[in-house]
Order: sequence, then structure tokens, then C-alpha cells
Amino acid sequence: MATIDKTQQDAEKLAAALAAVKFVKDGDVVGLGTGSTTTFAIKELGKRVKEGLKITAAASSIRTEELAKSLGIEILDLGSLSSIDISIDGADEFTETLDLIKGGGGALFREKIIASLSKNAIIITDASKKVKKLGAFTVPIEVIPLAYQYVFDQITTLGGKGQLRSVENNTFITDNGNLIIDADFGLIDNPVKLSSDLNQINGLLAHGLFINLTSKIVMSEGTDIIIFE
Ligand SMILES: O=C(CO)[C@H](O)[C@H](O)COP(=O)(O)O
Repeated sequence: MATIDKTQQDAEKLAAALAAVKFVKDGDVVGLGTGSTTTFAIKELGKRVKEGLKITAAASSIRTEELAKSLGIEILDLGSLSSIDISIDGADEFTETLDLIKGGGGALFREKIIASLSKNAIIITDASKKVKKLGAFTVPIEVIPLAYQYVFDQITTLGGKGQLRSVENNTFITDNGNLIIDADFGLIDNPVKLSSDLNQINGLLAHGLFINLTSKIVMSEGTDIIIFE
């Protein structure tokens, strides 16, 4: 992972967000991700809505929903949608082949539903998130509480080292009332296989490997915008 300072990283996040928002058209149903990069995009969409852009949106988290509503963006019930025209979300790591690790903010389940529904799933990112192989960032795994120990043990069987996520000494609880296990699998040689192995575990609601769920990645690096698709 490249090292850059926070000011530059924020400038890149903003530039990627502004570039992605240009793809949004009047009438679109827009999927909104979660996180600091996506926040730049939501704020820009809010500005455009005030200028007359007509969109509706689905949110991947309570905090995204609150932000979008506060900016005048109409929010639809995600569970009632059969498709989303375009989504904009961030990532914790990505490869040039459009494989991602997501869920650093704990919103992976709803983000995965939004990506699955999206005709055009756009990921926005600064250059620090680009990797040759996924896995330096641990894989977030959302687990239904009563299946916690079972899922934890299955992750160990797959070679992962799990850690229950906590924030300031409190167990992290997702918007869906579940727990997150952050699982270290080392650098992942075969993300497709690991994703499919994780999908077999009963009680595991969602994992942060996003495979074949991305249409394009808009990456900002310095003053350049680079698109992977
Ligand atoms: O997957 C996510 C939240 O669940 C975020 O998109 C990911 O963590 C990146 O966040 P940020 O833009 O703050 O770096």
C-alpha cells in the first residue's frame, strides 16, 4: 500500500468523488455507500440536488441515510428495490482486477446488497487503497450473534485469525444488530475461492470480499483520475 499524508489522501478522495458524481443522471436511483470517501460524494450529490438534479437514493447505513436526508436527498426503502441505476461507494483495498475488501466501516452487508442491485457499481478511492494482492486489510465478516463461536471456529478452519471488532472497548454492533469478526487470512492468493468458502458458513451474514460486484473503480492519484474497468 502506498503511503501518502492525510491532506493529500482527502484531496484524492474528494477528486474521485467529484469524478464519480458526474456519472449520475436525472431520474437515477442512486445507491449510497458508507465511509469518508463516500461522504464527499454524498455532499456533492446534495449540492447537485439543490441545483435541480432529480434523483432518489438507497442508503447502505443509518449514518449515510441521515446525511443524505439532511442534504435533501430522498431516501427509498432498500428492501423494496429490484434495481439501482448507479451506486457510489468506497473500499478498503482493491486490485486492478476489481476485487475489493470492504466493510472497514461495518456497513458491508447493506453495501453488498446495493452493489448486487446496481447496474453501474462505482467504487471511489484514493491511491493508497490499491494493492497487488488483497489481505493486508483484514476481511470484515458480519455474523449473527448466536452463531458467533461457530463462525469464528469455521474462519479458523479456513486459516483465518479472527478478532471480534470493538470500538473504544465496546463490542461493535452493526446497523443490523450483528457482530463483526475481522479475519486475517494473510495475503489472499485466491479471493474467489475464499469468498466462496466463506459463503458456505451458516450464520455468516456477509463478508467483505467483493468479487464481480464492481463496474468501475475511479481512483484519484495526485492530480490524475484513473479508471479501472
Ligand atoms: O466499506 C466501507 C464501509 O463499510 C467503506 O467504503 C470503506 O471502509 C472505506 O472507507 P473510507 O472511504 O472511509 O476509507
